[in-house]
Amino acid sequence: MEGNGAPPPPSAAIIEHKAYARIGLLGNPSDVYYGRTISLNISNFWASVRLEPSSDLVIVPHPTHDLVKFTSLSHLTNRLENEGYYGGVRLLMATCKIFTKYCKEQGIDLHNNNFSISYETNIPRQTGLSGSSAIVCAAFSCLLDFYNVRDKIGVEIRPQLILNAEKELGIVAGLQDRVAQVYGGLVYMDFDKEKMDKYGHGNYTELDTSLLPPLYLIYAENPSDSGKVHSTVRKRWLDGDKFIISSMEEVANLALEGKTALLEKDYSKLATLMNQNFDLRRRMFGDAALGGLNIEMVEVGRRVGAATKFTGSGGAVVAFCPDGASQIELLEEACKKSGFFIQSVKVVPSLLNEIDIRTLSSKK
Ligand SMILES: Nc1ncnc2c1ncn2[C@@H]1O[C@H](COP(=O)(O)OP(=O)(O)O)[C@@H](O)[C@H]1O
Ligand SMILES: O=C(O)[C@H]1O[C@H](OP(=O)(O)O)[C@H](O)[C@@H](O)[C@@H]1O
Ligand SMILES: [Mg+2]
Repeated sequence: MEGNGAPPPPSAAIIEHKAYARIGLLGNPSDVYYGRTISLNISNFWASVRLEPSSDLVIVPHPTHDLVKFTSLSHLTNRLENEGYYGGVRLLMATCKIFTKYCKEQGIDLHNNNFSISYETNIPRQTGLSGSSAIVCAAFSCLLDFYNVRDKIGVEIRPQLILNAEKELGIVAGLQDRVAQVYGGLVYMDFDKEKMDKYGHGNYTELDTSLLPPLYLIYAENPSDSGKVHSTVRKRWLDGDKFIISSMEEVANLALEGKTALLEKDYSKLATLMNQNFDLRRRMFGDAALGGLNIEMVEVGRRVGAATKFTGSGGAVVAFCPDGASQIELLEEACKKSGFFIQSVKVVPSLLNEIDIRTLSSKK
């Protein structure tokens, strides 16, 4: 096992990986409940992780995201109130632990050299753009290359391991973020329980990104803890709450219908499905859990006729303007007036390299 494992990489070079923000286009949050989603990876924002060989194993705190030095008590208190207690250090630590544990279980040898690992991110913090899993995903990629085991840990299982790192920290989250970030591009995901139990992963189908119409991202600086947002609904689902269970199934079906709509380029159908997706979320979670500002971001778009829904658990909204240029202009103006940021979505192409592709179960 460790100690007499594979040799370190010959160059012992610095390794750097990026993972991009993701948008849940349809079906989220049913990924947390054996449902289905369509998600895309976007290059508007990303996290990057850097791994450097070193004598000790060092998890480097980020100078601003893991702040421990303050100008005053009120600075400290404001910071905690706005951004919570945690930064990325715990994510890096959990990633290392989950990676090591999995390799041990699978009999994958790891060499004994140490490293320093640090991160950077420009993903607006805790805005439902998967900032947390981007850090984990990029760190995981660095570990795959540092230990030279990319060919031994299949692409399909990686999202689950990345999720396990957050589960380890008690963060309630689902697989859609991690699948989008591992695969890149646009992915249709089916988290059918039977398959999940049998194979340890869902069924992931890459879709042509050119099927997407122009999309817009609306967001605000308003961090919310996705784990907290999810916990009540999760508990109700586990307790067998019929309303939550059937609504979640309806949400999952939106992704199934959305796949056909995209393949047929039926964008008015896509708009209807996006709106239904948010309306179902609102009924399940309730306005208090979703937050007034988040709901207003959805409403701003709807007032100009755009289809709108959350990209994740709250903080950012994906918008589609079925009427084109004039409507986009109205949307931009309305966002500006309300103090929301708006950007046009840039889709990341597929991120799988040749080694990754060879690990897919369909290629074996
Ligand atoms: N930008 C960030 N910088 C540092 N740590 C972060 C950042 N975003 C999230 N985290 C860490 O991940 C945890 C979960 O964040 P989460 O609410 O899932 O955010 P997101 O919606 O961006 O994924 C946070 O409590 C924090 O520990
Ligand atoms: O509620 C959602 O749509 C998503 O919430 C989490 O993502 P986040 O970016 O942290 O808001 C969760 O990890 C996803 O699986 C959910 O679909
Ligand atoms: Mg998250």
